[in-house]
Amino acid sequence: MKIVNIHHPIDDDFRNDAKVVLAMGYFDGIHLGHQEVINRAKEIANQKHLPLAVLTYDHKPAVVYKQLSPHERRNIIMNDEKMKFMESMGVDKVFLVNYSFNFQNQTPQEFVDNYLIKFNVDTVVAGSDHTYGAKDATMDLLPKYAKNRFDVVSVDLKKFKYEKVSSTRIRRNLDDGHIKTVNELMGRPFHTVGTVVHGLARGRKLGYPTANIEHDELQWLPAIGIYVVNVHIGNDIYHGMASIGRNVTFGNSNPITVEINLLDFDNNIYGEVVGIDWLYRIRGEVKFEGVDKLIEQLKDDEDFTRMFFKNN
Ligand SMILES: Cc1cc2nc3c(=O)[nH]c(=O)nc-3n(C[C@H](O)[C@H](O)[C@H](O)COP(=O)(O)O)c2cc1C
Ligand SMILES: Nc1ncnc2c1ncn2[C@@H]1O[C@H](COP(=O)(O)OP(=O)(O)O)[C@@H](O)[C@H]1O
Repeated sequence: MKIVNIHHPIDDDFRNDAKVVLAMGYFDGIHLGHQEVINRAKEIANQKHLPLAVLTYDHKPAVVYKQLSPHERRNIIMNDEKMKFMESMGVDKVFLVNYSFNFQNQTPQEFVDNYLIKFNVDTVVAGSDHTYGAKDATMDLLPKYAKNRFDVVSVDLKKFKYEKVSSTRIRRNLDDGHIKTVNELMGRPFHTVGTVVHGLARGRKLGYPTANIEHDELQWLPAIGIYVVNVHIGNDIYHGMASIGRNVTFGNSNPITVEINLLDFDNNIYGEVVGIDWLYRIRGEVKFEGVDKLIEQLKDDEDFTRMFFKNN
């Protein structure tokens, strides 16, 4: 899969050689709704024997039109993972546009003429609520700007349990700790990537060493609590139990950390970049009266985690 980075204004002589079927969207999460759009584009590309391309953006469009809090700026999926997933879906080329004020400020006709035409689109596919630049630039109006130069396919919004599948709904469920619903909306386990760093070396003494995972500050994480996880290290997958929390048993003002005890594992993994599949939320974080009570609870969490993997 080829990634073409584009900064507005796009070069006058930019021209994609081959005709393409193009799916467009920011696709935060590549959830079931996004997958439907990309898969529809893939089907059309296969029928027409054309490559599949995606137009997406380097950050949230909202960055341009309002001040976002650090919390709001975070993503369900980071760009590297988004690219990997798109490649696995059969995308041949990604046009990755820097979403800036001047890009957004184009008229819809300018967007079509400057971008879609230069991408050499045969067909453009997007969700029916997609807008390109201006808010009133809706999919209904795209054929008008296309002027018969390409086909437009608007994909109906995917629903799950009577409500639209959306990135907003996934963020809300992450914040509420409803990881099962998140995973249903994603069509796969919620996944994050981070580096194993040093903690306070307390885990070992508890009998439960924990790999402390440092995440990109722009990665949206599940709510504080204790989770069953799979951890990808290189090509191997390990079962584990994770804590997202402030280690409240050891003080009230600790920063939020992500710590994972891997079952049946004994190796030094500092510096490894690991992938985490968040599978199930066991409970919230508890402030215990003493270390012994915490250790008892960790034993229960371990039993639960082993049972989970036995049954799933
Ligand atoms: C499965 C699991 C559950 C945990 N539950 C709690 C908890 O309920 N309350 C708490 O204060 N700390 C909890 N912890 C965090 C431990 O306090 C933490 O792992 C320990 O302090 C080690 O910290 P360190 O990695 O900085 O050495 C949990 C950790 C794990 C792995
Ligand atoms: N079963 C295990 N689960 C997680 N980490 C383990 C395990 N066995 C060994 N380790 C290693 O021990 C480290 C965690 O030990 P810990 O005492 O919690 O120290 P710290 O909190 O300072 O990282 C991990 O980063 C990893 O390198």
